[in-house]
Amino acid sequence: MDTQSAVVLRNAYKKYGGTSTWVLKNLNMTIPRNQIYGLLGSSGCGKTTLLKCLVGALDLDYGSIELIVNSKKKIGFMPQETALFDEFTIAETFQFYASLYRIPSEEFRAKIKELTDVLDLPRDDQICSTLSGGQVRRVSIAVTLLHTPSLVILDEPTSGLDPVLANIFWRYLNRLSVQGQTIIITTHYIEEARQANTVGLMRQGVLLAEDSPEVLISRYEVESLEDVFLCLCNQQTHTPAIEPEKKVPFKPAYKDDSTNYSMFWPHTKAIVFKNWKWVQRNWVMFSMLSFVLSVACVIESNECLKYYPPMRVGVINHGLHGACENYNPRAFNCSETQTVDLSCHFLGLWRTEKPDMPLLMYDRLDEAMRDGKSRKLVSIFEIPANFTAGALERFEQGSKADQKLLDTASIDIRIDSTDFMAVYKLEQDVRDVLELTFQTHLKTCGYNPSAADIPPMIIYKSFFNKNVVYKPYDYTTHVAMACMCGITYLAPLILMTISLCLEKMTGAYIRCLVGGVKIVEIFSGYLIMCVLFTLINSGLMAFFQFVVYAKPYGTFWLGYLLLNVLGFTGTLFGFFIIVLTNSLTESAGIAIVSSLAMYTFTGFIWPIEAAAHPVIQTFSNFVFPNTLGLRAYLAIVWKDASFFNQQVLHGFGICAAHTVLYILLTIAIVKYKKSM
Ligand SMILES: Nc1ncnc2c1ncn2[C@@H]1O[C@H](COP(=O)(O)OP(=O)(O)OP(=O)(O)O)[C@@H](O)[C@H]1O
Repeated sequence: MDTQSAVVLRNAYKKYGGTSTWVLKNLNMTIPRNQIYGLLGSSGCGKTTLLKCLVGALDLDYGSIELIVNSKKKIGFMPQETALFDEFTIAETFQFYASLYRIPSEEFRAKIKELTDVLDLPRDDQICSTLSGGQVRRVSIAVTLLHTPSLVILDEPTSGLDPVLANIFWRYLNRLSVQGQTIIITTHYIEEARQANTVGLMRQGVLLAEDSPEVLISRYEVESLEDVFLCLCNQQTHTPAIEPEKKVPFKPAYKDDSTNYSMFWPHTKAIVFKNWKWVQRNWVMFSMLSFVLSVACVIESNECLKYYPPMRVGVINHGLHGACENYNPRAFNCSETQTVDLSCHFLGLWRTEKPDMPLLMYDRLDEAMRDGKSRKLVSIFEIPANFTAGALERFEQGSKADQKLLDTASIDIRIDSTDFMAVYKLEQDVRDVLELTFQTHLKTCGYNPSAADIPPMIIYKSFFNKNVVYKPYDYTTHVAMACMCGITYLAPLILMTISLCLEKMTGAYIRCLVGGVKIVEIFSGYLIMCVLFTLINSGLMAFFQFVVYAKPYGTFWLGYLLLNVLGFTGTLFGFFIIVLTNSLTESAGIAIVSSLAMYTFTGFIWPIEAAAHPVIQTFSNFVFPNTLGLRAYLAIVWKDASFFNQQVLHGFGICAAHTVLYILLTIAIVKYKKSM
């Protein structure tokens, strides 16, 4: 690049991902140093796209860009949109960019004074969302010029400014160019551009002409720049090629920025500060979405569980009729098989191994069923009269045992099948205790205890007929807990999506990127906020659980840790959605659809998950990590530490897999779209 030029663009081609039309078509442009360059053209001709390529917010597909600057920090970019953070006051806005650009405080104060005078800025304690359109534009211009950039790029800065102010502004730009700043400006008011040193006239992605306004006017022998533009449009007979003629591989112009992470912490800190202001100014919505809902969930689930009946099991032992109430299973020896029924041993072991599920002895099945249906019992074990003899003979006969014998040696289990978790847990428990029963018998009698690893002798029946799917009582309990897991996952996701989407739409986000902030720094800023609030959230939930309800179950804290990790995964998912989509509608659509799917598959609508095909259950376990959070939470209710730990560990594993997956997908999409 020669010493007279500030920007040289050659053979530039650009089209947006997913579209087939070239927005920039073999565009060549030379912008002289220390001058004002006015870029003019009809709406949709590609001016904004060109400027975004110059500032590094978009990459060209082909072509080269040479710049007077080697870092984005030396650029001042004003996007067409308002590009301000609505929640900030004007003073906070300036403070934010001063910290991004690390402007010394003396210089900062002097510049603010200068800009306030030139642009007639409003009072600095006004919140940006309350400013008028013209005021927003003036603040936006001030932000662009705050750090005295070498290259100033302004996308329609004067629309919305009154003519007097616009005139003052142009004179100010002239002063800046004389002082050594190069200015590129687009405007729809073509005549206004006569104040520029050079103008470029663009149409359909190509540059039709580039010269000083006076030279162009005299060359075409017309009165105004508008007439020059009309002449050029009439002359443009050549329709640009559909496919690039010269495919020059594009190399990003800001090499210094891509490898430099020295500003990681200052940038991340500025993003955290900005996010904090967002929370502060939207505290009602924020508190409702995170803290209030979480605490409400803890209260609701505890209130429900307070009335949860103990998991009593009814027993009808046809052989012994409750004769072995005081039987001690630890004192079992082989000879007792002759005198003690094995069912007694089974029930004794049950009492010691499963103290949370007390046994109630019944003489008659109809009495037990009445209590079962009125929900006093979770299950009924019906043990046949000759259970011991049948079981022993079954060991003798092994695979030759006939059906009649198998029936004699089986315990009938009637169960409240409306509760998926209850069935699952009870099934496990009965298997465990039966296995233990036979193992102790075989071991003490000198046989191989592994012989007890035979299919369990259980026949399941249901309390209710098949039409009864759930009872509202269980449903409420499960929903309360599912809700708790869901919130920790969804709250950061929703907040992240809303906040980042708004920033993307207003252009504030792109201005940060041009200010040298990296995607990873924006992400870190969000993540820090998310972790902070999930910790506060978990702390509040823990306070209610441990202090108010005083139920510290063993490794319960692991469950809260998992909830935090779920929040982290939710944030990552939110970030991925933002990268993937182009508008708030799309982002909201994906967030809502994924949440609905999540709630359908993960037990929020509990019986649906229970009834789902195992493949769908496995799928939902992986796709929605909070399923596991929910299971872990349920395990607390069942006071089953091993099941709980297993679910929590599984949950951490799934969250880790999600983390890697979202990061990879985000990188892939950023690379594919060549932007965010
Ligand atoms: N994100 C995008 N995805 C797909 N197409 C886009 C995108 N942004 C812009 N375009 C298309 O690229 C073309 C050029 O748009 P651009 O915004 O650069 O025009 P412009 O000259 O700045 O228009 P205006 O003066 O009205 O702001 C338009 O046809 C527009 O529809």
